[in-house]
Amino acid sequence: MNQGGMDCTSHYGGYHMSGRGMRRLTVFVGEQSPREVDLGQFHKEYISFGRSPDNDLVLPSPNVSKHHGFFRLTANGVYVEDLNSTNGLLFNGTRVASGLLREGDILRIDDERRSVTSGVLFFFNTSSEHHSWKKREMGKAGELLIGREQRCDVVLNHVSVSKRHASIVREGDAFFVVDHSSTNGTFVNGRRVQGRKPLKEKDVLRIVDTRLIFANGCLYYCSYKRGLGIEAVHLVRTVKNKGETFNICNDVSLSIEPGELVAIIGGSGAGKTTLMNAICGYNRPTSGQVLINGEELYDTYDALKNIIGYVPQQDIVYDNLTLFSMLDYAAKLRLPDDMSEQERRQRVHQVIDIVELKGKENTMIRQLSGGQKKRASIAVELLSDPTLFFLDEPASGLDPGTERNLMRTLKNMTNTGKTVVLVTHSTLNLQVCDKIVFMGRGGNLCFYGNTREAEEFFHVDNLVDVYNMMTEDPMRWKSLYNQKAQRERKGGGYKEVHSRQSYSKKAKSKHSRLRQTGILSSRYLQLLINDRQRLAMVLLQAPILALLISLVKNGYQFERYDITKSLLFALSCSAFWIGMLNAIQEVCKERAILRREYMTGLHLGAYITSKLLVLGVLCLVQSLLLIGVFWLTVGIPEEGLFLPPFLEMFLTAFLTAFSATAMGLFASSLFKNPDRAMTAAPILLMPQILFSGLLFKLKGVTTVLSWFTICRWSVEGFGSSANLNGLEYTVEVNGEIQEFPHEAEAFFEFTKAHIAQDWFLLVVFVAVFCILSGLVLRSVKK
Ligand SMILES: Nc1ncnc2c1ncn2[C@@H]1O[C@H](COP(=O)(O)OP(=O)(O)OP(=O)(O)O)[C@@H](O)[C@H]1O
Repeated sequence: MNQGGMDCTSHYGGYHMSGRGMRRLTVFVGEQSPREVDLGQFHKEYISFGRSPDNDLVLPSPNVSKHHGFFRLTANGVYVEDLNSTNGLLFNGTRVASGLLREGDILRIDDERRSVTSGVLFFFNTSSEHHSWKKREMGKAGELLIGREQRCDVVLNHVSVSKRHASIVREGDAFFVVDHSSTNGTFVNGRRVQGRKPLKEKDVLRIVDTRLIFANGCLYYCSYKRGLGIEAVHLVRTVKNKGETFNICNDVSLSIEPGELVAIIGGSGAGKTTLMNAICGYNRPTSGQVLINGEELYDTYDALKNIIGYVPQQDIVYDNLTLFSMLDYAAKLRLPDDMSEQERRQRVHQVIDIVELKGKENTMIRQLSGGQKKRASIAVELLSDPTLFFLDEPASGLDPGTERNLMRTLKNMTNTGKTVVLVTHSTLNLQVCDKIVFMGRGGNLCFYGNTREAEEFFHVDNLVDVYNMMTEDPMRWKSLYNQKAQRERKGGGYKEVHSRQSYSKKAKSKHSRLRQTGILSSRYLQLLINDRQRLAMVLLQAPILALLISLVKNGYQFERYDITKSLLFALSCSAFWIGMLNAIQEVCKERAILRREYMTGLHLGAYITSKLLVLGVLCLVQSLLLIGVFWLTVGIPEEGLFLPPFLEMFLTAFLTAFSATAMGLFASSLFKNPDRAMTAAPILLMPQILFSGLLFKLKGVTTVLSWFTICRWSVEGFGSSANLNGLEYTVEVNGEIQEFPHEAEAFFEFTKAHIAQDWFLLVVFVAVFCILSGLVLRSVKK
């Protein structure tokens, strides 16, 4: 065999290689039914394939050369090499000369431009569990329906699959795949199907956890019931701090087998979370690749997100909901739209059972213990039945008993086919893990293997001792580990030649925005109502402020210019303040939840609209109370411009509070923490006082600044309703009130057009701040 094309220089760093277990190929040749081939059955290192009968794997297809190539079985994995064949080996449409096969890889021997019936397709898997391919023939049927519903032709039993998810449709000799507006999408060769797409021979489809291959008018499909494998290849994450650039994840490569429980441990600040975030799709590394069963995670995220669960360090549950409502809302947001209420409730009860919180369904989350709260966060992520599950410090703050139970629960999950990766500080229960990753300062991988191997490697009886050893000299351990890994590697060293499949990144979950807005609004309303103390305070603010204003009236309000103007300015500032306080902490306090939900398909538009709707209702009630009490204690003008005066004043107050709420939402989306957001409140209030044109005469730049203050337009609105220009201006001279003429100010024109313009500008503020919030929140993932 010609091995001249191999590059024998090491390319893989020191990481545990996959492929020591099963090495299985599903081979689709021409019009034949697919064949399962266990490469181990040949009991040899080189397994040749080609058209000629003297090959180990005979592929009777005109597209295949007589001696096309070979597979090489090594301790590191299975390599494939092309023997200068005519049609070569195609990996995702790119011709490759050789390469290491990874779980889930698909190779073709085909026409380079289009797949043909006589082509060959290899599907590679290393799972010890037999991947049984099921087959469904089109036959004479014009349509094959795929979905969760039992009466579909192809039934996919996963909660994230829609009831009627997609169809394969025949029209004459042509075949099409039609996506029935499924929530989580149908992907063909990595691209999300929008409506309908022609199907070619041996096209590869993905629906949630199932791969489907369309060949010879038949659909072959197989679900990942044994979990997913993860390959981290040369991951580097670089950050800048005080002008200096440094690595917080320093060239980490490792391979996690499907169905393993893996713990990432190491000292504080060693880069555990950074590594976890990189391999779970949360933070794209600066360089390197993350492959999930052979597919590039970041390019495929939209197709994979429903089978990836991630529990971050912060809890992703709301304190003011009961456990059941929290999970029910999360299920509504994450599971397919067509799921019946009964199915959804059943799923919620199932996950409550899994995390052992039965009996706590009606308990408020705030009343759960730390460990129970963590379990509630885990339950949220389990709703969509993820095959790959990541947890960042799930055991922090738990007592040893609870921690052990939690680890046992996680181990049980791997027994049901999930791959679980967790970050932990504790070494108490590491023996239940299949592998441990030791991270050393600077984001260095110092060891990867099982606990026994770790004790041998570090020469310790207790892994706690390793923490100090690694703190002292992480680079030494990194280098020793790399040497060890290099010694263990035999042969191999092929170049990484895979050009990974490029997926459409823009495809979003198809949960309808309207439906999401409804669910989010209902959840937000319930959260507000459940926090009775805060709600009472928020509702009391308005009448209290109106009462305080009434203390400074002098009996000439709505008769004399000066006092009326001051009272209306105080009213405007009160409405602004109430609206601003409604919103300024509302986004940042739930940032962790928002971030997670955004990654699972939440539309930011729906999120912002839900906040506006609920806070809008709150502003309505508050404005009613503010103007109501103001009317009772201070009074209102005798007549309005074109509405009854009360209604006009109420509308101006509402629009002021509402635009301040929108401004508050924007400010809240800028900050990561509610306390910091509060510090911005005075900075937002002061310009309203300074530049509204009421206290100070504006000129030059301050005139321009006043255009951007909500209170300017608000006071103009109130002033127009009160016809300020028509009121007398008085000054007290030697104890006597004297009247002075005053120029009519353009601010307070008593015209319908003027007040309409003020209201319109307040609405513009709402729109602008919503758009700005949306733009800022797009970076919530970072
Ligand atoms: N965006 C960032 N900018 C600058 N430094 C960062 C950034 N993110 C993380 N770091 C730094 O990188 C290092 C690794 O952080 P990481 O959170 O991954 O550590 P960790 O091992 O999970 O720590 P802990 O156990 O304390 O949670 C820390 O020193 C942290 O301060």
